[in-house]
Amino acid sequence: MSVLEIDRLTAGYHRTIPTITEVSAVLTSGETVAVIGPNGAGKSTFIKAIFGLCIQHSGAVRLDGVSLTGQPPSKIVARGLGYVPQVSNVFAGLTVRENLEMGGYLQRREIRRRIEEVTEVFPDLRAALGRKAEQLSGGQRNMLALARALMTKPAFVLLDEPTAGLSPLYVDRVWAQVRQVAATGVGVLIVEQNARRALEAAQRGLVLVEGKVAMNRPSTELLGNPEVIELYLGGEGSASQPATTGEAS
Ligand SMILES: Nc1ncnc2c1ncn2[C@@H]1O[C@H](COP(=O)(O)OP(=O)(O)OP(=O)(O)O)[C@@H](O)[C@H]1O
Repeated sequence: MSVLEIDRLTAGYHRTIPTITEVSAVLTSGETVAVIGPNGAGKSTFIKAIFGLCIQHSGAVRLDGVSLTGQPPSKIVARGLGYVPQVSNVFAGLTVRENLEMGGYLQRREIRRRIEEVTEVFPDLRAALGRKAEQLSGGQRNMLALARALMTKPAFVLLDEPTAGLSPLYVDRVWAQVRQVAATGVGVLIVEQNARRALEAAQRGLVLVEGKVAMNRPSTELLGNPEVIELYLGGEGSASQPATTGEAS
């Protein structure tokens, strides 16, 4: 079993002004943690900071006790962490197979077998291996981005709004695949606008407000918490509505 530990991480885009402050979280293999909160709370920044894609002011990220802090993304991937950004997450001009090969560059000899394994979870992609990524639908492209991150057999994946901008049908399918990925033992840290949906899929929820952890509790507790319902779940009795609206960053 693997453990990803984010320990009082303070980070942002300026050397002196942090966007997230002392954010901590722990994930274990097969566990899904949802990061929710209002627009601009720092959810995407949190994920980028874990992966070393913005300025880390203080704190640490450890995978099985080994520090990832300050490591380049290639080393972080090699250690077992995958990251799926919200936009520009596939090579549009390359085929599905080529995209997957790019994701698996660490294990050349195993590439063919790994593509077989990964596309078992993504039948759409298996059927489209020879097509260019730009010919895929938005949902299929997000699936490809997730599949590519899985090529290196990561212990954990960080997903930044994988369902943003998708039609309801694809939202359902992407969620089903996130659950399937978690069922294979991968730990998932997921940022989502639709807080109810995210908490329903996760075991824990982290509520970020103004760059700080407002709550870190089991999802079932958050789903029943009147304050969370009021502020982030669209009020009592509502269906799965996004907690917030507006353009995602
Ligand atoms: N590349 C960047 N450079 C400078 N500031 C940024 C950058 N990206 C985001 N920010 C700022 O950091 C703050 C947090 O943004 P972030 O995207 O992490 O929030 P979020 O919770 O993911 O929001 P949303 O739900 O709208 O995606 C915002 O004030 C945003 O304007």
